[in-house]
Amino acid sequence: MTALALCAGLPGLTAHQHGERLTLATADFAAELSLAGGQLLGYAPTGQRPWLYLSPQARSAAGKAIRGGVPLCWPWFGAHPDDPGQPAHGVARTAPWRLDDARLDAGVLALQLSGPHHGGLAATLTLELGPAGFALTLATRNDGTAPVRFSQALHSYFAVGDCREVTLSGLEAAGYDDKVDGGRHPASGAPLRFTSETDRIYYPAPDAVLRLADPQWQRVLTLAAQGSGSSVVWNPWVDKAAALADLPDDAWPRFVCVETANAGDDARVLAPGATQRLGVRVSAGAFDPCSNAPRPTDAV
Ligand SMILES: O=P(O)(O)OC[C@H]1O[C@H](O)[C@H](O)[C@@H](O)[C@@H]1O
Repeated sequence: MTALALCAGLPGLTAHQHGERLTLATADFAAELSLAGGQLLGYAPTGQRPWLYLSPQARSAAGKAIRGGVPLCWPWFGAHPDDPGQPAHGVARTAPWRLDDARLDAGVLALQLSGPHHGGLAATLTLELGPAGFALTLATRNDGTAPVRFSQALHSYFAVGDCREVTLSGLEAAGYDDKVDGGRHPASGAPLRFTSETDRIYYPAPDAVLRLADPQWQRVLTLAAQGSGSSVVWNPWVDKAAALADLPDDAWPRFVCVETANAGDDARVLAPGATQRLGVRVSAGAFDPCSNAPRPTDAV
């Protein structure tokens, strides 16, 4: 059955397909998904600002990564560990994915997708989209006979009012590798603010809960990780943004990437027959103007 046919039959769901892109909406939320890359491109509860940033200059051509939403970096994050001829961030974000199943239960749309096989590893993705947020789980199964080392990231572009005003908390106690200065840094003890080009792999305690507080849009996004011991935080700032052909020069303040990952020292070795699940669950709460941080009671 085609992706559209799987979705179109669900009562309460409106589904449209344009090429590789599926738009999906209920009375409670709207989302967009690209089968090229298995990539969630957009999500917002009805009446809310977008939760994910999608570049208006994103390329949708075959073999090109789409800048925005949640590209899947798999089965390596960043440069290939041994072969500089391989594409950055792996093969999943430019591979065709297939929608295998779609269900709408109690207002939550659950989608199952299968993706590429590479080097003995197979990728599947579970997406849950509901009125109060979304969750992604990327599962990697080792179908081969030898252990395989791999790394990965859910490269989430979160839409914000202005990245210079947001605060990311939950990484205060985590040391990090900084790709901008090339150094390894101890924990700062403070929430993260964006004041210049930022490209870091943080190593928080497993399954960290991060909070992205946005005073301009009066909202806090809560990102709860699963199967992760690293978080990549990226914003290209002025010069790098100008060098990216698929991003408007002035778009860098409108997003921050906070990527639930197994990256850097948190790369994993998967035994034959074993499965690793990397997930993030994203929900929203109201902004607290007094503390520039979420109130505990704001959890959805
Ligand atoms: O331009 P891309 O290949 O999509 O990569 C975008 C960014 O992804 C990650 O966040 C990396 O840490 C950055 O070093 C990289 O610049």
